[in-house]
Amino acid sequence: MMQDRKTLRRQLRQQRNALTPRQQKIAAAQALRYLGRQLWFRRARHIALYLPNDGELDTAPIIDLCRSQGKHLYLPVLHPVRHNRLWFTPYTRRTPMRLNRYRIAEPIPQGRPRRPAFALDLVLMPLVGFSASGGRLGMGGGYYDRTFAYRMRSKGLRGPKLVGLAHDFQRRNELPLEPWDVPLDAILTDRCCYRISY
Ligand SMILES: Nc1nc2c(c(=O)[nH]1)N(C=O)[C@@H](CNc1ccc(C(=O)N[C@@H](CCC(=O)O)C(=O)O)cc1)CN2
Ligand SMILES: Nc1ncnc2c1ncn2[C@@H]1O[C@H](COP(=O)(O)OP(=O)(O)OP(=O)(O)O)[C@@H](O)[C@H]1O
Repeated sequence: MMQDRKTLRRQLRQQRNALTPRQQKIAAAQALRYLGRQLWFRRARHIALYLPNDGELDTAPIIDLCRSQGKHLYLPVLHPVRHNRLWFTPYTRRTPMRLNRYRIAEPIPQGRPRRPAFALDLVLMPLVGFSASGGRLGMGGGYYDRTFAYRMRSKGLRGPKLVGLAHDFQRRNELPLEPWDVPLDAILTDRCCYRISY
């Protein structure tokens, strides 16, 4: 089972890393079109997203759109104390940044207001693989799973809508899922928006 996840991760990561800058640009522009149509996006005021790494779907056009609409953006920051958890820190044009241990840029959190995960409206999550039924396979750090683990205890708990953001080819009919994998509410790709009905 774990070997399955490892092999699948390697395959999907290779595939997305092979995309050309032009293909990435087209995919990001397509995903933006679908995103702009979603009511949950239009309503969201506090939105967490990510800065692309390892061939992930580029969020730059989404960042531009959100800023032009006055939405508040947040980025994940590796929690300095609580093992393998994320903080969400405001992200503006002026936010000082540094590289984290994975060499992904993140805000320097010192003295800045953080927003607890449950007080966000929408979280656009990076992923390595997904299923149309809301399954998510990540990079393997368990960061998002731990941060949103409260969702497993009670589906009714208030909290942000969790939406995976990915290239459509990252979809698999079957994913080797584990009990701690937090299910997504929707997945948005360059081809469509998969909405999950539980
Ligand atoms: N863009 C982006 N930001 C993100 C995530 C993500 O998946 N994408 N994360 C989502 O959780 C968190 C960081 N998690 C990550 C986990 C592993 C690797 C990674 O590249 N692992 C290497 C091994 C690196 C090492 O340990 O030295 C690898 O697997 O090749 C990157 C990010 C927070 N920020
Ligand atoms: N809620 C949790 N509590 C404790 N440990 C967890 C939890 N969720 C995940 N883990 C641990 O984290 C490790 C990585 O999990 P997994 O492979 O599902 O990460 P991932 O979803 O691919 O990564 P990410 O969420 O960072 O993108 C696993 O070994 C698992 O035991």
